[in-house]
Amino acid sequence: MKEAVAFKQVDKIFNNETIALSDFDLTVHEGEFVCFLGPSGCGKSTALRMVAGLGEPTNGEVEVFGHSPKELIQDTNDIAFVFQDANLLPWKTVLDNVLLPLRLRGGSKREQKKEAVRVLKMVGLADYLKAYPRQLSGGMKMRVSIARALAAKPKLLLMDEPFAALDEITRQTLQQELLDIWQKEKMTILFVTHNVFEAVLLSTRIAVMSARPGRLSSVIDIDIPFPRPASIRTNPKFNEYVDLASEKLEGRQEREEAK
Ligand SMILES: Nc1ncnc2c1ncn2[C@@H]1O[C@H](COP(=O)(O)OP(=O)(O)OP(=O)(O)O)[C@@H](O)[C@H]1O
Repeated sequence: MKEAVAFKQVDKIFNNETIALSDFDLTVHEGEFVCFLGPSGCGKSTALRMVAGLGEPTNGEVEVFGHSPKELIQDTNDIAFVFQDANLLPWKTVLDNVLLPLRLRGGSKREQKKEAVRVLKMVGLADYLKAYPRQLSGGMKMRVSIARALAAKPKLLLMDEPFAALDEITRQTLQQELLDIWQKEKMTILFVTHNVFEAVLLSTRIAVMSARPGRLSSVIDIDIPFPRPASIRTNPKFNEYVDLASEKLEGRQEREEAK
């Protein structure tokens, strides 16, 4: 399998001397769905942002498809980012919000519209093309944000706690939709969460991170076949992985506190 993302002994120390990442080493392969799981402040967002070219490592290197992230962001549409806040332009319709990155890229307007409608259908918003963000629920806004990211046909989708602000039912629906999309579009996904259940449900591998300074405490392969319906939460194997991931999270924290 080809490498999609490589963190090579990355340290990230901010100007105020906060160590956000320390000796962070991880390779993600094409087609994987990897969750960064860890307590608040452990450096998950910092790691993800560097993959998007938002911030450079202090030491070490981050490579995406063998290139520097900044290069890829400038020259290609290979990387797309979805944040916790949907970040939609309130004065533009759903369709125009999704069209925005396509317009910036140029090409035929007809093709752009076709693509925007395709991804909006994929996230279940075919009937809301002309709606404005204020007319949408939180879950629908997040769907628009995901559609906007997908419209550029990225090879790598970066998601920073995209479902954290949603209610449990909406979160579960969007988790299933995301898994469907990932299987259809066959891209690589890096997903930040501090929710153990979410990480086990979505991941092919979980990168468990420890409290500051952000280190990779363990990597867990989730050997549960796809599709993984919501009902999988009652499966004993699913719960074994939840226990294992929780143990890795807590074990590390306890050792850290004992120091
Ligand atoms: N621009 C910055 N300048 C200084 N310190 C920063 C900056 N960005 C993040 N930090 C610090 O780096 C550490 C890691 O932050 P980061 O946002 O990556 O954590 P996180 O694991 O994503 O947290 P959360 O789950 O709460 O979002 C934190 O201590 C944070 O305060």
